[in-house]
Parts: sequence; C-alpha cells; structure tokens
Amino acid sequence: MSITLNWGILGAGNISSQFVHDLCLNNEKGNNEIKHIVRSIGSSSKGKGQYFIESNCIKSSNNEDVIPAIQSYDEFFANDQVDVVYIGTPHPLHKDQVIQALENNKHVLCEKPFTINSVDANEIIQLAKKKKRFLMEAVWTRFFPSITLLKEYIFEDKVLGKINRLFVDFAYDADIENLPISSRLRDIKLGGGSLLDIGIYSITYARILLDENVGTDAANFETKSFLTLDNVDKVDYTSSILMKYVDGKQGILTCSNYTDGKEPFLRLEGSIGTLEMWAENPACPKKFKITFKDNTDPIEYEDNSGYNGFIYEADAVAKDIAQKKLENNTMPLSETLLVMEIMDKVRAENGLIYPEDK
Ligand SMILES: NC(=O)C1=CN([C@@H]2O[C@H](COP(=O)(O)OP(=O)(O)OC[C@H]3O[C@@H](n4cnc5c(N)ncnc54)[C@H](OP(=O)(O)O)[C@@H]3O)[C@@H](O)[C@H]2O)C=CC1
Ligand SMILES: O=C1OC[C@@H](O)[C@H](O)[C@H]1O
Repeated sequence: MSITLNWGILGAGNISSQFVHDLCLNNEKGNNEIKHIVRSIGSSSKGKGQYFIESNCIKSSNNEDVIPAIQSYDEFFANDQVDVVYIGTPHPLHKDQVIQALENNKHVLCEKPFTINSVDANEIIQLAKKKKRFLMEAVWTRFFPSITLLKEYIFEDKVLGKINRLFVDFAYDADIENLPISSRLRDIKLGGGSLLDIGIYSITYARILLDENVGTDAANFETKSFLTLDNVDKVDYTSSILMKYVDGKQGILTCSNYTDGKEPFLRLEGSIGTLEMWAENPACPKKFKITFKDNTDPIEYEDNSGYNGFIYEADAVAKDIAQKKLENNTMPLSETLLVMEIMDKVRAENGLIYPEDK
C-alpha cells in the first residue's frame, strides 16, 4: 500500500530546513511506499518563506508536482490541503501552536522539547485525545535504524551482558557570549538554556539504552542533578544529571553549550562488552561500535543513507496516520510526559524557572 502525507511546515528556520531536506530526498530517491508532500510553509514573512523554498531546493520534481504555498501563521492553520503540521519554532511557542493545529483538525509532529513543562504537555495531550488527532514529540533520535538495531543487541541478544553504566555528553560550543540575548539559546522568554535544548537528548539516550520499555511501561529510576545558572541570562548552559535504575545501573548524563564535546559522545558499559557512539551532532546516532572484553570481533555500524535522519520519524508518522493511530509506539505521549517530568524535577532542584511555570 502506498501512503501520501501532506505536510505543513511551521517556522522557516534551521530545523524546518533540515526536516524538509529529508522529505524531498525521499521523493527524489523514488520511494514508492511513502510520499511526503510539503503543501505549505507557515512563516512570519513571505520573503523568508520564498527563501526557505529556494534554499532548500523544494521543487515540483521532488515534491510530487507541488510548489508549497507560503502562508501567514493564521492562513497556514486553516489550509485544508494539510494533513499534518510540523512545528519547528522556539520551545515556548509549541503549546499554543499545537492547540491551534489541533483545533483546525490537523495531526501534529512537534519539535522537542514538546513544551516548557509537563503541565503544559499534559494539557495538549488531553486536547489531542479529545480531537482524535495524531500527536507526537519529534524525538527523531529514537527512530534511527541504529537505535532499532541497538535495542535488539542490548535487550534481546544481550550482547553487552549485564548493563552497568551509561555516559552521555551532548556538548557544543555555542559561543553564548557572542550571541544576541534575543537568541532562542539565551533568552529565558524563548526557553533558553541547555537542559531543554540538548540535555533532553542525554536523558533520551538513557531512556533508550537503560530501559527496554517506554512511557507507562518504564522501569523505576531516580535522579539527582546540578544546573549552573548564568548570572545574567538566568538560564543553564551546563547541566549534569545522575540517574539510577532500580536494578542498580546508572546514567551519567551531561550537556554544555560552552565547549565542544569529545568523541565518542556516548559509552555504555556492560559486563562483557562496551558500546561507543560517534556523531557530529549527538542527536543523530549514525555510527556505533561494540567491543568485547574477550576480543571477539567488534560490531560496527554506520548510516551512510544521505538523509539527515528526519525521514525515519517522518515515515513513522506517515504509517501511524495511515493506520489511524493517535500516537506512536516508539515515542508515545506517556514517554514525552515522563521526560518532561524529569526535566521539571531537575529545574526545580536547581531553581530554573521559566515564565510558563508561573
Ligand atoms: N530535532 C532537532 O535536532 C532539533 C530541534 N530543534 C528544535 O526546533 C525548534 C526551533 O529551533 P531552530 O530551528 O534551531 O530555531 P530557528 O530560530 O532557526 O527557527 C525558528 C523559526 O521559528 C519562527 N519563529 C516564530 N516566532 C519566533 C520567535 N519569537 N523567535 C524566533 N523564531 C520564531 C521563525 O520562523 P518564521 O520567521 O518563518 O516564522 C524562525 O525561523 C526548537 O524548539 C528546537 O528545540 C532545533 C534544532 C535541532
Ligand atoms: O535539537 C537540537 O540539536 C542540535 C543542537 O545544535 C540544537 O541546538 C538543538 O536544538
């Protein structure tokens, strides 16, 4: 069965560009199982929308003969050619934009972090249930083939033996002091700081690699944390979380906007083997190696597909919507809530308060 999904892309910025790259590449490669069509770009300016289409080479030849409309945000939500809205705007805008999309009967894929806190996340989850529309947080990391493979190796084949510790560091030098204070990385009103932006991935790797299950089926764990808050910006650019599961295994989860992290960015230690992962961008798990204490041949993997990696979550969304599912099994809404609750707790422990919390 062939599936065609009509996308509306909200926000003509960085991540929306990377996302549509993969949709167009999918069509260029002639995938006959799933076609993704970009129907509309919702943008604050027509000129920016036009530049977005040109710079991302969205053409009728790679978009099923469709040139996307460029629409204001209000026109965009009302576009009846759009099945699913992709939200690629700064964190604090997500909640109201998900509500607007759902109120217009659209399905929604919303960038991470889903919202600023778990109370807001729960509110939009309840609305999606009421409106009977598909809703998912765009935690693309979970959908890479490497992750499916690793879950099999670790939890079914148990190639690492008993898991003891996980180290994950998502760190890059964002040159914070030279960014304008209005940047979404710095501005507390735009959800600035590292925890919600990149610390969320360190937590996600722990959830993927230390627990076979997701959401309501998750194993019990506890966390302790430190955030260092910037005196002027009042947000965190350095974050460390310790996680301990009931069976004793631990996650040491860090992130920073002050320094480029070292490779491998991730190490998972088991009783008989060790997993290491490399990536230019740790959100994007394209390369891993498993080595064994007894010097058995290592297992190595590299994704050379040419995709940024967003196609994997986009295909999952297309299949779910075609099957009339309201949420995804790999990234269910209960997992979104669980991770939001971890971040709420970390912020409460360290006094990081956003306007949305008040
Ligand atoms: N999955 C991933 O790997 C990544 C996810 N993200 C997530 O995507 C979201 C957007 O990040 P990113 O694309 O880097 O951000 P950008 O600043 O590059 O783009 C955001 C876009 O949102 C729109 N926008 C609407 N209101 C505002 C506002 N007040 N300030 C700034 N932009 C606004 C603008 O588009 P317009 O003018 O066209 O309306 C802007 O271009 C974040 O929530 C982030 O966490 C980001 C990077 C990687
Ligand atoms: O999701 C993300 O991943 C890559 C980072 O560079 C970016 O700031 C963040 O939003």
